[in-house]
Amino acid sequence: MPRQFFVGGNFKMNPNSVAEKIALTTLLNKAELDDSVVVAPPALYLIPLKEILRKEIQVAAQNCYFKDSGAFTGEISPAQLKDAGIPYVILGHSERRTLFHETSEIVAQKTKAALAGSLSVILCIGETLEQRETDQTAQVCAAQLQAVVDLLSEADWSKIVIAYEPVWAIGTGKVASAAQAQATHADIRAFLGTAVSPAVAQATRIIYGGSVNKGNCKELSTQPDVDGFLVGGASLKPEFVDIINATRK
Ligand SMILES: O=C(CO)COP(=O)(O)O
Repeated sequence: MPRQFFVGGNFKMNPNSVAEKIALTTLLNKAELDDSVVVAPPALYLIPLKEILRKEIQVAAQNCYFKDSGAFTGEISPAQLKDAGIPYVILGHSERRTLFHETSEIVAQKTKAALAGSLSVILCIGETLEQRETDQTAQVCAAQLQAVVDLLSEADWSKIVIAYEPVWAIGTGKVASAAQAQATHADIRAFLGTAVSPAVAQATRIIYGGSVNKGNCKELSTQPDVDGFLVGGASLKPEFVDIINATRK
């Protein structure tokens, strides 16, 4: 079965005002969209955004904890997201890994807890510039995934979308070339084939993130192992609609 193209908008700690949020929502509600679309606003805006977005567009939290309740100041649990009707969560984003010291083991625990709480997970992985320059990309991605593989069953993978986001391409304007993205996505798929199963490797969507914009999305989308995008900066602009429709002829 062909994998359905998937586009996520990671708003990060934006927008800064209700007016901007309404402008973005209006744009998405009016747009003609071809693909699965998920937007991830800051936690504060998840419920109001979900209420005003049309139902074809789903919302995602940008993080969650791995416990369902308790004394964890500042955290949100998978059970709370589920209760609030939030279907997706982004986990393992490089900003969480570097700025908030999340190890691959923590990301794996969060992934397991989110799936146990019936959420779908957009699982981010990716290498730094130094790791790419020393030819460690495939190895780094495999190690980040292995921590998750160790905690999950084969069936769990049906609720995971993998976002390959090279750290050097995030917010830098330096997008991976179509060939670089394709080669790494193919390596990630091969890893899943060996570490989980050929069926999971075939079915799992692997999306690309890092400086995706209106100008580069079409070429990236033609690569056989690029199944969509996770978009940061450009998801806050009208061009997000062009990126969502990248596969349109
Ligand atoms: O981090 C990203 C999406 O999660 C990518 O961000 P940019 O699209 O701003 O590079």
